[in-house]
Amino acid sequence: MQTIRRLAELREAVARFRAEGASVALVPTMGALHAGHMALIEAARRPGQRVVASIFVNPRQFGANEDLSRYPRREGADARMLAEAGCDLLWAPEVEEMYPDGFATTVSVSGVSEGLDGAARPGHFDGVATVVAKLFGQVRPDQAFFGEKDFQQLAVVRRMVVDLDLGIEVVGVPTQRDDDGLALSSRNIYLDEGERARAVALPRALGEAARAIERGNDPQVALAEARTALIAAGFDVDYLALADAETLSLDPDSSRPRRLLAAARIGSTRLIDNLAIGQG
Ligand SMILES: Nc1ncnc2c1ncn2[C@@H]1O[C@H](COP(=O)(O)OP(=O)(O)OP(=O)(O)O)[C@@H](O)[C@H]1O
Ligand SMILES: CC(C)(CO)[C@@H](O)C(=O)[O-]
Ligand code: BAL
Repeated sequence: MQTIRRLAELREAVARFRAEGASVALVPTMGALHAGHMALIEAARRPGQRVVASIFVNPRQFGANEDLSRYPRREGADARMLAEAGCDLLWAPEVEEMYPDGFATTVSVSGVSEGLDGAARPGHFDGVATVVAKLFGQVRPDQAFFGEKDFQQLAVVRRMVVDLDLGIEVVGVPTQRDDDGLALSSRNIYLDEGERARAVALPRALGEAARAIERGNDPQVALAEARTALIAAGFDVDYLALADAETLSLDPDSSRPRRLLAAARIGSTRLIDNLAIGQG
């Protein structure tokens, strides 16, 4: 598996894939890879398709007080994992290659970006949409793979692709979890032993609330109980909400697919998770 850092070389490599008659899949990441990312690579591997993974810790999606400087970076181990998983090419540009002097464009998706993580992390989804639009322009994939763990991000990318007529098939991959149910995340390495043990309260609280809502219980009561369980486990809750699974409207129609979403902090670590309600 080749690692490429220059856009001109990326374009040549993708052109070679196309010349072979292959279709191209893109798996965007910020590195510090784990089994969740590998599930994306696995989903992207299809006969006649070449898989490009990107690793880029995108400064534009981090707020001023967020963890950009301490975000884990371990490209050597990542490259080995990608090669073993059958990835064909790693696109790992430096910040200057992605955002050269004079860069002046922001892609902003309204509506679906605005609540939940969009409200908790102002500007975050502008940064995500901008870099994903660039990655799409650089690689020009047929398909792009994103995890459901970042459910709002997936919805934002889907909206952008439709609105800008990008003609890329966006594929959502189910959240991969540890044995106790905690969603795999690069940020889990920030958790100390005690925090890691208490973090399981997040998927448990979501699971209990989801089941209660599916049984027909009042969602507001189910959400309040989940919040109480999270606080008892030592979490500070950023949000805990029931939303429309496509628009992320917080006033969802129960005849449409719905999603339960949460973000909560334990110690200095912010975790997110979400679950489908019924057919959502
Ligand atoms: N547990 C998981 N299951 C499925 N997909 C995942 C999982 N974790 C991350 N992904 C997906 O991998 C892609 C790259 O995510 P990223 O590199 O930010 O990893 P991450 O573990 O989500 O890190 P972070 O701690 O920053 O949230 C995204 O599409 C994300 O949704
Ligand atoms: C999609 C993404 C790679 C854009 O930087 C990032 O938000 C992520 O890793 O989920
Ligand atoms: N996994 C989404 C990237 C971020 O939190 O910035």
